[in-house]
Amino acid sequence: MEIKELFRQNIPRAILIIFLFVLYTLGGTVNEYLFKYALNDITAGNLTGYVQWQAIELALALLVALLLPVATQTMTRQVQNYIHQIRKDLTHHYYAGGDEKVSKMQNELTANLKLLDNDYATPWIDILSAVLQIVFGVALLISMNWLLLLFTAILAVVTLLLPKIMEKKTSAAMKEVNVKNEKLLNTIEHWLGGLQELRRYTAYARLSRELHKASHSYVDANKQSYKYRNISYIINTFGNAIAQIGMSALAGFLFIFHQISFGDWAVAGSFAFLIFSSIFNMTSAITRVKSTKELREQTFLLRKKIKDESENKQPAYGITVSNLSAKYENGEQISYPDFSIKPGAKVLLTGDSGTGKSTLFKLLLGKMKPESGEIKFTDQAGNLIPFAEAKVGYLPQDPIVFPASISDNITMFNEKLADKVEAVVSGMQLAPDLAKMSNGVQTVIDVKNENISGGQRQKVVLARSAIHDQPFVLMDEVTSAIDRAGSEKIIDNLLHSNQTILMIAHNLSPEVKAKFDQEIKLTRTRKEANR
Ligand SMILES: Nc1ncnc2c1ncn2[C@@H]1O[C@H](COP(=O)(O)OP(=O)(O)OP(=O)(O)O)[C@@H](O)[C@H]1O
Repeated sequence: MEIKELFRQNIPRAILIIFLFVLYTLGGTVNEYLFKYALNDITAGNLTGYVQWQAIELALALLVALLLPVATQTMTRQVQNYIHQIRKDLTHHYYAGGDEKVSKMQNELTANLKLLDNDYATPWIDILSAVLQIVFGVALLISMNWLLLLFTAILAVVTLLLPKIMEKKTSAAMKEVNVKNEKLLNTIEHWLGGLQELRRYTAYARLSRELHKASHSYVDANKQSYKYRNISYIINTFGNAIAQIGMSALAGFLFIFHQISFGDWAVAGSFAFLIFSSIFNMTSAITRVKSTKELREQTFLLRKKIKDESENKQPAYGITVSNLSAKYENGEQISYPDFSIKPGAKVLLTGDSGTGKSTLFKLLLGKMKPESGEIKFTDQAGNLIPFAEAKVGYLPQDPIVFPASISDNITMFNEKLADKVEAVVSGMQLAPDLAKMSNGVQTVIDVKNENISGGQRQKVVLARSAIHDQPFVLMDEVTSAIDRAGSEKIIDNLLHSNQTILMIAHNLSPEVKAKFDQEIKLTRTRKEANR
């Protein structure tokens, strides 16, 4: 988030905001100044002049009062547009696979953006108003007496330097709040994700302890941050009060020695108040802006990483795996047999529980780094496809569906694919299920109340994969919740697709197994590739 970008978001509107704030501040300052004439008139016994000045001041005050909400509203629109843009970029970043942690994403899209709004974008308005107020105030002071201005300048330097005392500490404390918030969200994600299971085993005490621990350190970090902010506030207020009193005393001295009029003395005092409270507001706003430096840099980096993941269809890939092994942190090591799969081949991955089938998927998807060996994806002509660029599809045993129509869940909101829905629905044996639903393929999936069965979900996700025709797809027990006859028809259909498929499946009949081009069988002691 940068001020230039905030300005560029909508340039005419940004100019209008500045213009409105200039008018608002100018109106307020002039109003303050005009009071000098009213006072001089009343002390000279000129009642008509006094009333006239007061009427002008009233009109000006009303105008100024109208300007502020309009200016603030316009600024809010500008900031919200900008925040929306950042949110879009960040969502795209996470969507493109920059990071998959839900808690990190939640923190980035909620708490961090709120911080940027409150402590970066909004304080710029305080800075703008304060600068304008100082400029106008100084211009009017100089018209009264140059000593007033000199004194203001000296005190201004002092009050500007005061916030530096606490700057580093406030910034570090703010960063800590952010870290602790992410940890808290992380804990919530890990523990509440398994809420059903915790309920089942009445493990409330443990859940409560973990959440309490995480929220406690978040609260502590917040307390620390507020403590530094408050100390900073006290130092600034103290400096500000001394400056205002000093300024009033100087104006009194100049009045006694007939250097300025009574009216000047009275308004000099309120100008002193105006200028120093503006300096105070400006310095606190700058402290807030500066405290977001690291957060802004981090957000900037995330937004920069966005890759353009525009879909361009590719023909099926082949793969060659050699000397591959994986190792988990607990020391568990799995070695794989060397194997190659030709583009378009349909391959069965089998092996007892724990032999490393899911781990192999993690390696192929790039979710886990190999301990040794190579994975090479190749195109139809045998040319290497860089691992990071290979589009590997994955269908987990537990299908992921969205609260949208079955049709949208299949096309994944790509309207261009709508005319192919019928074909994949029939290929994946979903047509009889849809016939029983009153809205058919337009039935909206109720993710929470599960208005479609586990098997129907699997069929939806299979239809989704078929319609998108990915070049290389990993399938993990994708028909486990579908009856045998349905499963066999689906597998038959998959075997006729253009994709390269590597499928984990148990309990297939020898006839179905024989239809696959190849079988890779993993064993606990010796892992060998067949055919
Ligand atoms: N996150 C992990 N940390 C440590 N060890 C793991 C982890 N995940 C899997 N393992 C171990 O790696 C080995 C292979 O596990 P993997 O899940 O890949 O097997 P699998 O063949 O897919 O089993 P299943 O058919 O039961 O799903 C197992 O011994 C397992 O205990």
